[in-house]
Amino acid sequence: MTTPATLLELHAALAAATGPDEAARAGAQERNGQLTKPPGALGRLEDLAIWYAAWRGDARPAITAPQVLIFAGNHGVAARGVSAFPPEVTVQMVANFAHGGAAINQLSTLAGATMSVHPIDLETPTADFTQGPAMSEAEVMAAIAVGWEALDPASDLLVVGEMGIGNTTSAAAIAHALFGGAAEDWTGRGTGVDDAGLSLKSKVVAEGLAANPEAAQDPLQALRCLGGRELAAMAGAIAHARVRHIPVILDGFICTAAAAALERAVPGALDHAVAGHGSAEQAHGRMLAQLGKTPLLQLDLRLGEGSGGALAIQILRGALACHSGMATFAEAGVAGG
Ligand SMILES: Cc1cc2ncn([C@H]3O[C@H](COP(=O)(O)O)[C@@H](O)[C@H]3O)c2cc1C
Ligand SMILES: O=C(O)c1cccnc1
Repeated sequence: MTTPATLLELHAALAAATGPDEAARAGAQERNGQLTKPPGALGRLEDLAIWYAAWRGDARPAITAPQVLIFAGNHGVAARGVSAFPPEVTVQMVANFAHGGAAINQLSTLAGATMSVHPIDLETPTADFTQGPAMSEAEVMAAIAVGWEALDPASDLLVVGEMGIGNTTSAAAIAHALFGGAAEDWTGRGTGVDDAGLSLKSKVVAEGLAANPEAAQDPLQALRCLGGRELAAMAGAIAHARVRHIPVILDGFICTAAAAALERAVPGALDHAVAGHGSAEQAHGRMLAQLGKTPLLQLDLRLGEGSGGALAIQILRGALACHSGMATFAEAGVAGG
């Protein structure tokens, strides 16, 4: 599958992507029913293992090659004063990722995941979306291609994360375009803006929608008009993973907003993805509810970088360790199965 060159091609790739392997799902369900535990006693871990088995086409799978991809971008809208931090923090944090000093470095290492960082045209921020589209079609496709091509087809689990000062404003605007309601419903404090900052942010989100009417009509246009390069790259990696049956653990508010554009464009596009955690960013819960996803962890994280997604790799590993490693009642000679 070649990298999509237009948003129409991306849409077509998602529409043509095949679903999970139903024979593997049935095999995993049957195995789950024979394991030495009361039925259902491992709760959501059982559902997780069966979901993963179906997507991998293997009734008794293991995670051996998890991949964490971090994308960074700069945002024209940051000049409106919507973040508690200045835009130069984006490039500084990219250097921190490279030196192993960020939270996501520690969590990726702990999860045994390969991690790579992809800064995208940091010297060229997107256009301020309150004045018109943040990106041209060529720009958004270039960013989507970075994400699409960063996916290792040999990986068996994907977590995507981001760095981009101002990007909770971009994510809020995308969520507002995708799900309607009021700008305030989707706007939160990000890095920690005060009350005046929060009301300015809501106003900027509303202006973004007013300046980009096509965003409310077409979910992939919402990604182009209101997104940032790192959000587009996350969407590209998640879409490619969908085509290749590589399961995804979503991170927080920003990651979920980028992913949500895919699901709204092609229902089922996120069937290969679970929500890693529920962010403290106020609208994340509302967005996950719209997507029908219940987070695995609820730790009040509000960092991004893929941190909550990487942490949740351990939960999925736990689910698969039990599913694939446990003895059946017959094997163990335990009565009652
Ligand atoms: C030092 C630092 C490290 C971060 N790591 C992730 N973010 C997070 O904060 C930013 C979004 O918040 P806002 O929209 O308010 O700018 C993103 O870069 C996100 O990844 C960070 C922010 C800072 C300051
Ligand atoms: O949930 C997130 O992704 C998030 C929330 C606040 C700031 N940065 C990221």
